[in-house]
Amino acid sequence: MDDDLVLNISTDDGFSGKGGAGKKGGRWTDRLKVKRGLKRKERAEEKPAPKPKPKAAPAPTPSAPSTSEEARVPSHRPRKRVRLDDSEAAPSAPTHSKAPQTSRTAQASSSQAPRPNQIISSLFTYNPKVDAPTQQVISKPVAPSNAPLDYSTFSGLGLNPLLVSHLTTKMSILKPTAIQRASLPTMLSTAPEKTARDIFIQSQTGSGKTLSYLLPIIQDLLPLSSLSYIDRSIGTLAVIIAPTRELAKQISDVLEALLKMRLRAEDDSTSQPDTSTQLTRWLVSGLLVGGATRTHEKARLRKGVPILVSTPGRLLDHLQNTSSFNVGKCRWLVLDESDQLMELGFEETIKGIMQGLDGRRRMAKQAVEEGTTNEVGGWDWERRRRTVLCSATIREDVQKLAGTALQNPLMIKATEVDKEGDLLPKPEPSIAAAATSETFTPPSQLSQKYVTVPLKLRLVALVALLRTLVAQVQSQQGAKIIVFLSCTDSVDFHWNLLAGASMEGGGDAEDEEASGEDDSDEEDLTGSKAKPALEKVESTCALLPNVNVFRLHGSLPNAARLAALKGFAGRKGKNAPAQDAASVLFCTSVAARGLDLPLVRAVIQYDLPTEGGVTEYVHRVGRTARAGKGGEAWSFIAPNEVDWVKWAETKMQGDAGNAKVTLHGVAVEDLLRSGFAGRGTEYEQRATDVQLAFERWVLQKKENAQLARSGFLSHMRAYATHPSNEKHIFHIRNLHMGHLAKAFALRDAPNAVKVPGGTKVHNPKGAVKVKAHRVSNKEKIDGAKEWERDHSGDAEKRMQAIVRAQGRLTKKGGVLASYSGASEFQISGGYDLEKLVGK
Ligand SMILES: Nc1ncnc2c1ncn2[C@@H]1O[C@H](COP(=O)(O)OP(=O)(O)OP(=O)(O)O)[C@@H](O)[C@H]1O
Repeated sequence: MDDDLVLNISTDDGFSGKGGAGKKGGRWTDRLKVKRGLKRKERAEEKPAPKPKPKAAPAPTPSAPSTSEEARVPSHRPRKRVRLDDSEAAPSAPTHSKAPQTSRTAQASSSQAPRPNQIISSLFTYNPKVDAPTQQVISKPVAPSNAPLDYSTFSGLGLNPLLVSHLTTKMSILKPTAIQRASLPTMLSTAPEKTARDIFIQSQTGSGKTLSYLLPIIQDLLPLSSLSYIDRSIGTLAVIIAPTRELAKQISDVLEALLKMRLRAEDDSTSQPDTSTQLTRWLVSGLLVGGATRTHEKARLRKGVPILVSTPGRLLDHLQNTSSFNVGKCRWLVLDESDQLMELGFEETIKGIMQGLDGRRRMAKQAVEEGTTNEVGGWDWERRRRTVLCSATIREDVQKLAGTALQNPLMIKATEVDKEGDLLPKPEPSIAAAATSETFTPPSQLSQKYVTVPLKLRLVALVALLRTLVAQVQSQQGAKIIVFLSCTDSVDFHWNLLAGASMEGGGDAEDEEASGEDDSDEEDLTGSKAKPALEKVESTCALLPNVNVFRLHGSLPNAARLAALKGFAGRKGKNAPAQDAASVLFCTSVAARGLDLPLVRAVIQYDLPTEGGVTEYVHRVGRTARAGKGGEAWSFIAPNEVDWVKWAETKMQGDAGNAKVTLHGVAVEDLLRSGFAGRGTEYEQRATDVQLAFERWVLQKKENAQLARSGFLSHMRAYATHPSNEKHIFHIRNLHMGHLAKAFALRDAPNAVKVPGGTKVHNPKGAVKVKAHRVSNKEKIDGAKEWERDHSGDAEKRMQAIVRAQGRLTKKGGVLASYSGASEFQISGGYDLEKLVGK
């Protein structure tokens, strides 16, 4: 049985290509030779061999047969651990206090116990040496840098009392943050010299930039309701552009929450006419993102959407093609998350939008002047449209956008007026001057940690960290953890793996309905029902009791992406065992910017960003520690990536005068011990058992193996895209493919896997030759479709181009060469997952 598990890799797993040794069937025969040699040795000695110590590498066995496999193992590497008897091989039942020991488990244990002499690999041997972290975690209380200020009030900044009251009573927002305090006086002012200025708002993540522009827009539009002719047919008066659908939706949600404000003071006597009905009828918001049908969007635009939130492409589309889009009187244009807008290549689109808005304005004005419109007069056509650009950074490309989009801009930074009572006019910093002094740092109260994890241990270390964090946050209702991974395939693999692990016997999770389907009652812009999501996004994991696990990436259908966010952000999911359960989100960098997900207590960068360097790191960690709250950021680094820590610290610190930014090291052993518990080194056995359960899951079904392989390969491609100035830290050459395979619960690095659609990844050096999986025509078609769907994005194309361009790593035609010491990763079958899980 175990041999089946060990040896059946070739039967249907799709690995193909030539063995690394270059000999036909090398690894199968090698393994047999090793077994036979050991049996001979046993017979000769007629006594059991000494029990190997778990951590120490066994001394080379003189009588061990010399095989081609051995020849491939570098001489400095210790030999593989050999299992010699059942009692030793069978991992003891975890003594974790919560771990259930069922009869099924016991059966599974006995049936899956390894046979004598079976070669196994240990997670805890053959790992590169990792120096103990020098930095001790010292939790010194630090004053939060993005918190509301005690010494300021919204009223004092000139905010309308109705808005102040709504913020206080309905949104629990009592005091302004530093950036709100800096921006509101200028943006709320109706003085012509102020309204004529465009604005550049820059401040840390989670500092409240959204309210900094939404509040002035609402306050500016509110008085229009006193004009008798105003209703929503006036058209769109404010446009807010966000780079992604998720962000646009989030801004739209905040806007809707604000527009629910009472429009009459509570103590107002009832003798007044009820203006609230009037105002709510016309001052509404709308969301334009791809996904909903254009016809519905057009109908809604025709009705009138006074404040519109949109993604750039869709907005330009309507500006060019929807004649009923009445946007000629637009007074506000906001470009939120400008750095991401530029990164995603929206510069030309934004130029097109600005030209489109100008064109519509000219036409509308002309129509009024010529009397060819039904609109009544009285509109202040002299007032120019004001553009607000928001960004957490002032990088060069953002400055470029500011140069194109803003006229005579006023630069507003949180740090300019962060002292008590200091609201006096200050010399205005220019954008360029602000850029030179800028360092993009995470909020000061954020605790930043890193752990150096040998590749083989990555998966179990992740589980251990999640278990630790979940245990910590479970006392806080609805606490959340975000895990960033390098690519879509890796997200899918990890999410499915953890979901699969919740089934008895390590099988797949039951096919419960996707939480995305719950989204069917969600209204799109048109008010029609959203279509059911095509993909599941929510699950549970037996290794993480009482936790909902979500996934999010750009290849999911729109409804599924929104459902994932909605579920993760706090809506009670179908699978939720309890209200306000903790949640974990596996995602790509799509969730790095701007997303404001309440109660995110920790961000784990399981894969550090391949794009955007430290800036992206800061954006990602900025999903926690928002608006003065606490949070933890964890980074996983491989032993060959240790230089990243100093590099990142230096970049974040910027000028020598800035406060020191420190990442605190945590030993991987401590992490595993805390996640798997037990006495002494018992955590090693538990971690191994978890790893075995994951590997069984991969072997269990062709689809699982495919997920693991795709995850591995896409991760490799993503890793290869680290820019050249990071290659001294992140170079694919330094990755041990066989060890990395373990992190995808694979027993070997995928070997010469052909990906439908073109890209082919060559056999890792030294990899085992396995029987090629014959791909049926149907599989080819399905695979090609899937590939097209998942990899049609620019990033993927760029990855492929980069991989091709890397001469060192390529053979012919864009083939990625990789390396493996795969032969040491054959492990015995394991035990029922239930036994491993602490409940
Ligand atoms: N004055 C305030 N007091 C308390 N909470 C606030 C205040 N202003 C904003 N918040 C809250 O802070 C969180 C972060 O706000 P917001 O998303 O606007 O930050 P941001 O600066 O845009 O961050 P990012 O750069 O990451 O996009 C939100 O949950 C918001 O409700």
